[in-house]
Order: sequence, then C-alpha cells, then structure tokens
Amino acid sequence: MMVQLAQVVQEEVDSNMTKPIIEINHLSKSYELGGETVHALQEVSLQINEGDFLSIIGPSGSGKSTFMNMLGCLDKPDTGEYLLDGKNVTTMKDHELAVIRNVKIGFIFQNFNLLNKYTALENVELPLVYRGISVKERRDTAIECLEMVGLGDRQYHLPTQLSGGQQQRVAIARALAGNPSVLLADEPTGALDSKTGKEVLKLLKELNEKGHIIILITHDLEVARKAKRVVRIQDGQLFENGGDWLEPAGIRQNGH
Ligand SMILES: Nc1ncnc2c1ncn2[C@@H]1O[C@H](COP(=O)(O)OP(=O)(O)OP(=O)(O)O)[C@@H](O)[C@H]1O
Repeated sequence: MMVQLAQVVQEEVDSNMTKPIIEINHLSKSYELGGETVHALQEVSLQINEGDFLSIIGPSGSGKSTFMNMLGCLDKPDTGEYLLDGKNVTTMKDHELAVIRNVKIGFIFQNFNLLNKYTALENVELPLVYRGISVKERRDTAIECLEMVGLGDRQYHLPTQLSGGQQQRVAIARALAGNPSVLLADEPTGALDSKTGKEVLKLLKELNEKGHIIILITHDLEVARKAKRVVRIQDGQLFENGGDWLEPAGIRQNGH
C-alpha cells in the first residue's frame, strides 16, 4: 500500500515537472532588408517544460535575438503558434501580450538596463509600481528579491556604486520581483569577467532549482554548457541533440 502510494506521488511529481510552459510550433519570421527577404526564423518548434534550464546558442546573425523577441512576447511571428502556459500568444492583441509578458516573464539583459538615478531597491520595485502594487507590498517583495540574490545589504546603493556582478544581481532581483515562471536571460554574463560570470550562472542555477524556468541566450559555448538543455540556432533553425556540434571546434568552424 505504502509502495503504491509512493509510486502515485512520484508519478504526480514527474508529471508536474514535465508540464509544458512554452510550446512553439512551426514558427517563422522574415524581414525585408534592401529588397531581400531574410528568413530569420524558419519553422521553429520547441517545447520548454517546468524545471527546464535551457540555453540557446548560435553565431551572430543566426536568429537569437529574433527568437528571444518571440519567446519574450516582444514581437509576433509571421506564421506558427506559440502557447505560453496554455495560452495562444500568437493571436493576442498587443495590450494582452503586454499583460502576459509582465506576468510570466522576467528579462535579464547583458548590460543590466538599470536606472542609474534609482537605488537598487527602487530599481527592483519598478516593475511592481507599474502593476499598481501597494508601497508596503512592493517594498517587502523588493527586499526579499534582493536578499535572494545576496544583496540584502546593498538596498540603498545606486547602480554606479555597485560592481558589474552586483548590478547584474540587482537586474536578476528585478526580473524576479513579479515572480515570473520564466527568466529570459540575453547574454547575462557578456559584460562580466569570467569569475563574476560564473557566479551569476550559479545564481541562475539556484533559481532554476527553486522552480524558475531559465532560458539563456548566448554565443558562448562554455556558458551554454551550464544549462541542462542546449539548443543550437543556425540560419533560423533549431537543433537539439548531444552531437558533435557541441564541441568547441564545431562552434569555431561556424564563426565562434
Ligand atoms: N529588424 C530587422 N530588419 C531586417 N533584418 C533583420 C532585423 N532583425 C534581424 N534581422 C536579420 O535577421 C537575421 C537574424 O538576426 P538576429 O538579430 O535575430 O540574429 P542574432 O543571432 O541575434 O545576431 P547577433 O548575435 O549578432 O545579435 C539576420 O540576418 C539579421 O540581419
């Protein structure tokens, strides 16, 4: 009886862990450039589940930013379908897209994108101000998020009084403030030295262990390898496997 119960509980845990949060089917996006059509994404399909830590690696011009804009609901595809937590975002109006983006996704950028005139605490509070959350609640949440990234004692520092790694931590705390299911990090270590970069990646791993899906976009193989899943983007197409292309030589042949 106990064994059966344990099995049922385990099955429940397993099914929760593999629940798809992002389902992308045959998504394409083209741009017109100087009379030419650039096929930035071509029939891309991808499923990202609860618990995933996925990196997307590709050389310059491969379609990373275009794909990130799609994943982050910042732009819409020409064709194909994107379901975010079961909701079809491809058919949403712009204001609906903005709402789902704010609720479901936290963005982390290479250059932190902090506002220098505001303290760390105020920067983290900002997304909550836009959501109309009360002063007390947003302050408590911001403090909690700063503590989560190890900066509880830097609340009143301005970004310019913090190191690059600390600024990225503030940016991560800001991304966490709305408790999003997905953290979308675009070259989060690109502006950091390798030791600080490793610390930031460790923090992202810890946040993944706490339940956040992490999607990390990078051109750096060493960074990409820290993820549980590595997806390569090349000429607007996605490839996911453990094949030779993960070897540094293969990457260098393709320009990196
Ligand atoms: N707004 C745009 N107008 C025209 N072409 C674009 C536009 N955005 C991207 N492209 C083209 O689409 C292709 C993919 O670009 P994208 O920026 O997604 O690649 P990337 O992998 O992010 O590159 P990088 O690492 O250099 O930022 C490229 O050929 C690029 O020139």
